[in-house]
Amino acid sequence: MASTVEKFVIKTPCSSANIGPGFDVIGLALSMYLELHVTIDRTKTSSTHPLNCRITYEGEGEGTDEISLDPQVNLLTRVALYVLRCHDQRTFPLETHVHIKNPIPLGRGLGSSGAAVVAGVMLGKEVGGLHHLTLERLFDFCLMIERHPDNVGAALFGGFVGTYLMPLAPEDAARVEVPLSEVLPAPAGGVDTGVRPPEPPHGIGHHIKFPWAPEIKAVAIIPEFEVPTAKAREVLPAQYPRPDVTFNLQRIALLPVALGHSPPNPQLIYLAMQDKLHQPYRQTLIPGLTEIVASMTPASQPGLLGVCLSGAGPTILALATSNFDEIADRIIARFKQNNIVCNWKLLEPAEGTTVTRA
Ligand SMILES: Nc1ncnc2c1ncn2[C@@H]1O[C@H](COP(=O)(O)OP(=O)(O)OP(=O)(O)O)[C@@H](O)[C@H]1O
Ligand SMILES: N[C@@H](CCO)C(=O)O
Repeated sequence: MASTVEKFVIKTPCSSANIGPGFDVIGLALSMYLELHVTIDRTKTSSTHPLNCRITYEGEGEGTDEISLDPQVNLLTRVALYVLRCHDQRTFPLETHVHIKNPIPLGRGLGSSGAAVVAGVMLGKEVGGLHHLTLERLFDFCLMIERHPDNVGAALFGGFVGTYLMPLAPEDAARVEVPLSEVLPAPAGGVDTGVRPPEPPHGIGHHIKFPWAPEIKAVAIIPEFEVPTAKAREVLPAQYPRPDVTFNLQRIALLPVALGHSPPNPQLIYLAMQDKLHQPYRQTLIPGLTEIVASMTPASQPGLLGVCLSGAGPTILALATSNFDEIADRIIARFKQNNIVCNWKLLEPAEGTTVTRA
């Protein structure tokens, strides 16, 4: 007989996008995890909680406006609800408790929103019993919400990935252009119109896994201030000089090969991690960024392979094989010259999202 209380844990890694030249293409899943501890108590016949869902939370942003405990507002549960409503399920099952443990700092360039979107899509699948949804199909749902595929691709599939979007048929293009408020029904204030949200077209995005040399670790230097991704995208130009585009194309062709080769070649990796498409423009939001990237080289720092902005920033990602403390201390000291306080973490490539049943 099926148990009346169902328990499972969804575990999703944080991620670093771009790794220098791979703007909106490359993602790396890293070993810091968002966890959802989910309990569905089917003995309950009614719930006092909106949408039959109670949220509790511990970790980054706890108690702040950034993390709502209302399932109609919280990013994670709204994403799960989007998946459910595309499958004609209007609420969570009676009665769902989602306990969120989140060590991923918010708005720092470590893919907190990507992890929340991926975990939310997986939550929708699991509570809805939607076993036919493959990881590839879940990726489509993620891409309706987070429009660049690099963070969500890494958080869903794990490892070091290249992601790409397919050209869409005109009717599908119209479907992915719908306002996000329609995709993620706004905090209801109650009225459920019963309207199905627009379903994602099939096969919007794809990914390919690249090898990763086992010697390479990631040092994440995390400033204490936030840079919302939307703001960090607003500072980018609409058009680029051709030499800058060529510069990035030359480096992106090297990057996956250089980072997969063992033993790593520091000079090649350092070269392959240079960027002209996003980091120079984001300097205005992240004081000291250009000097840090320019000053930290394998020649001046043993063990270092390369340095880049992590995602939209402000975190700096240093790839290295040794001397992790020394590398972190040097970058923290540079930030300190601009009165910016940081902490740091040593991370490793991680597997993708998992679901474990009790
Ligand atoms: N676990 C979570 N639960 C609910 N909302 C979350 C969670 N994690 C992140 N968010 C939302 O995502 C926002 C941060 O997203 P944003 O895209 O600006 O930064 P990021 O994803 O941390 O960085 P990047 O995209 O550069 O890697 C938070 O302010 C919060 O609203
Ligand atoms: N590729 C995205 C990642 C955001 O995390 C950007 O750099 O804006």
